Amino acid sequence: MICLNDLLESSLELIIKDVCNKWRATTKRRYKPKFPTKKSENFAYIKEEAAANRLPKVYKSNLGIYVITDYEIMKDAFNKVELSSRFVNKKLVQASLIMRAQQGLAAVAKAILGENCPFFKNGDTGTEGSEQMEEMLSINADDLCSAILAQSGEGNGKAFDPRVLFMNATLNSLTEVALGKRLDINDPEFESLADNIKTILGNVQHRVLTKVIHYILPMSILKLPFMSRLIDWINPGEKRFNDALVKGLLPYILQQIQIHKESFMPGQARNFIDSMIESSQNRSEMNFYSASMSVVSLYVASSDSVTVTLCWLLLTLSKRPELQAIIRDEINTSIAKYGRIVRGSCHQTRAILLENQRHRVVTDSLPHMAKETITLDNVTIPKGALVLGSLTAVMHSGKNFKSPEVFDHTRHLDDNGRFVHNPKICAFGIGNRNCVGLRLARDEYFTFASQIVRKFEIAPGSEVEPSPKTWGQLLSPDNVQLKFTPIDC
Ligand code: HEM
Repeated sequence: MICLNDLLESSLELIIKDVCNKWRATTKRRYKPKFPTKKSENFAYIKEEAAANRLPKVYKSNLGIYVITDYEIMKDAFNKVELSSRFVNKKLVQASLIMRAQQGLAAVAKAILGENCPFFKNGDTGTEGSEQMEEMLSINADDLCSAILAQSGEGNGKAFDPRVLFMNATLNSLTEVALGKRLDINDPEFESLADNIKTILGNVQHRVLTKVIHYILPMSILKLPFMSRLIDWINPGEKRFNDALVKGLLPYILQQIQIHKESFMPGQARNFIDSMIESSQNRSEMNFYSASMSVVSLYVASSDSVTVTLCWLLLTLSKRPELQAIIRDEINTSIAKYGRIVRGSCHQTRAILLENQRHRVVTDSLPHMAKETITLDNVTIPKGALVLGSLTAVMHSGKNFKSPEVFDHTRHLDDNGRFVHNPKICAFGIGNRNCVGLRLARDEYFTFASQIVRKFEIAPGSEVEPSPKTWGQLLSPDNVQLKFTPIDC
């Protein structure tokens, strides 16, 4: 027979459980994770939430964008065809065609390439082998070190912000990969190229605003002949962006394509432009606009990302001379043994460089668009929605990394001191749309960093701690001042 006491106890237990569940459900509902659009705020917020394991694996942010914070889900999601597109829809494509027609780019392309060029007929709608790449990067790293020496008053320890020098060096690497030519940084051709890229990078956010205007306004208004000029007037940064792109960069790249066409040999692509000429023969989507814009995207995506990554690394090293000594020792041993720096033999250096990419996440994924309605971790993402992968959340998750806020390169070394790559360090993104410049970026970052540390002692140039600031899409340090003292090597 059940005694009354037992009955009371079990009912009480049920009531308490019920109240607890309701309370849990309410507090869960009340916790609404954000996804701040400013990269500096985003980094601070997501880093803290991820370290405390508070973020849901997938959530809809305050701006309506879906955010993935879990590595396994992101890997699975970004390998799906449904999530492998960028944010384009028919209306944006149409609006962009109208604006281009108003800017007269087709006439410029026709004059440069000629009407019979496949790039032109296709309408408007590879790099060299690894040894050459290594040699090219090594020459660029030497030039970069000479520029650092000159800028620091030939070894007088003058503090300065090295970002312009890093940017010039990365632009030069890309010029070799894409256009197959080497430019002196004092050459007016290089100066004009660099000025145009910097103007574009400095006004990217205005281009995004124009896209939003295109998205909101009806097509009948966008078609008005003065619309392009009106948008420039409302949003002057768009005009700066466009002038650098349409009057500066695109005609320059089209001229380079024309020069390449004259000496092009089928099946023997010498650089990126040659590969595009090759594919324009049988791929109709390879037209003068997509070809020249591909080169522009490479310039835009490559220059500031490597620059900012290098900058964060040198800032950390400036306060950790013992890490500089480890890198120097390993690089000099490699040179003594192999006659050159062999990346595979530099375990600690690679671990330090990778830890920098984890510790200071310079960017999250770019927006991916759901081409179909899709369900991730019980969250339904409707067709057409934007999905972002928070690389910050993955790389600062308390579940993935012990004490994620601490810079500790030894987490990437095994018991024998050998470098072990952890796939959860995904600074270049994951899946079908990950970074196309990964190899160049990784080699460039390693070559530039190792040569600089080998040739200079790096110290902080000011008492002021640089603060993380939003720079376009990236998280960049503000007020960088570093001192470089040359070392005899
Ligand atoms: C340390 C340097 C770099 C970092 C951290 C980085 C990171 C990234 C990330 C996170 C993405 C987005 C992936 C996604 O949306 O899922 C991306 C895309 C891209 N990156 Fe990089 N990147 C770097 C250097 C470069 C370089 C040197 C190049 C060019 C040679 C480059 C070209 C691109 C391009 C063109 C895309 C867009 C790819 C697409 O839409 O499919 N990046 N990068």
